[in-house]
Amino acid sequence: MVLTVTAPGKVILFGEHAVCFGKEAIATAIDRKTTVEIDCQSESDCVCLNLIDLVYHVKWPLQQLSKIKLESLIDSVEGDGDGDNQKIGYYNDEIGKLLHEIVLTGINCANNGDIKNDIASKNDVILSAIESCKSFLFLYLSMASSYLEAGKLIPMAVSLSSNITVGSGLGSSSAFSVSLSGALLKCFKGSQPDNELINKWAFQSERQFHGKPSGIDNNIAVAGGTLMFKDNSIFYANSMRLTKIVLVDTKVKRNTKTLVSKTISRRQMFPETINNVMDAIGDISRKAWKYLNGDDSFDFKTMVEMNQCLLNCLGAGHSAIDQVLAIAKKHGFQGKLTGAGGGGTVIIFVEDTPEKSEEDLLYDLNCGEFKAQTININCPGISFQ
Ligand SMILES: Nc1ncnc2c1ncn2[C@@H]1O[C@H](COP(=O)(O)OP(=O)(O)O)[C@@H](O)[C@H]1O
Ligand SMILES: C[C@@](O)(CCOP(=O)(O)O)CC(=O)O
Repeated sequence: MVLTVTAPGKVILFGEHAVCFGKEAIATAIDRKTTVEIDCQSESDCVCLNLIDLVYHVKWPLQQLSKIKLESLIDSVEGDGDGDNQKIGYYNDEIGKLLHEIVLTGINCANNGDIKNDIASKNDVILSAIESCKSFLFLYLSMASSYLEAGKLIPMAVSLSSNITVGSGLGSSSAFSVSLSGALLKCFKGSQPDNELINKWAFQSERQFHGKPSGIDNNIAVAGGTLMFKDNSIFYANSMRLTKIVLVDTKVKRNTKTLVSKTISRRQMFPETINNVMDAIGDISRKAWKYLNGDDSFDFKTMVEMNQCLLNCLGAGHSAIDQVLAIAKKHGFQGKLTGAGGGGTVIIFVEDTPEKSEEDLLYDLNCGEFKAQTININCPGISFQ
């Protein structure tokens, strides 16, 4: 029997980066998703992971994995929201180093080769796949320790694919972490896990990818819809006045962890200045939240423009983002970067505008090196099939 679980990507409408420092941010789920399929009745003596988008297929013999002292992966014990006390894996740098060693015990299924050689190639896509393998093994091994009898592991074949552009600010890592956490929990527990439990595990996997995630990305991928997030408090929209958005892929690759570290070092250099910028972003998010819920007191386009300027102050801008925004402005539209910035994706707000202007905008953007498309937002969260 194959178990299928999907989780959506997201766009952050307001408040990225500032949300890592306890300010408000607003995120909405998009109609792009990651799909995980697990065959947990697999007869093999391995755990196989097929990362279809990264063309990376790897397997780990259970005999190798069973040598690992699994207790070392579990650092904290928490209630799981189902009432009974279950252990939650807790990611830290030490575990990161151990996971790196465990990944190396795998075999590349394409050439029966050694993972060490793959890492030595320094190919960006392969290095990305290795990070994904680390999150996968973290979830698989710590869940085995938490839910199975001591020393027991189960064979499985896991495949993962997505129509979210990887590494472009659309939350591909959180869709990965949430869909995989949901699917693995169902395999290990034998019943559908609740959203709170999925969220806790997915957040730990996000820590493997990002170091210091705010938690907004995994929350929106689990819950779907549109939400405002601040310091782990979540507010859901009563009504959401936006239904669609234009996504523009600048084709500039960036890495969330690097961009978040850049903001942190700017804050260390200019603490008062950057704290004021963060406060200002939080204030815009609160006002934009009112707008999205039907209050017309504040001009939406001005809030979008101000948020973008403040993100530039944090160092999250890029010349490709500026080019996209200039094209949007020429057509009378306002937009901003979304996610960590530094390239990645730009969002342009096109609600309630004539269809012809939106078509002209898309045409102009798609003529050059960018890729633009209109997508639906406020979409459903994790889904078990
Ligand atoms: N479909 C996928 N298959 C394999 N790994 C993925 C996939 N989607 C995301 N990832 C992992 O997440 C990383 C991207 O995370 P990040 O830099 O935060 O970008 P994003 O803004 O898209 O979340 C990738 O480098 C990869 O390790
Ligand atoms: C910059 C940040 O606010 C959003 C990052 O989003 P993404 O990984 O670029 O999709 C970081 C975070 O919230 O953890």
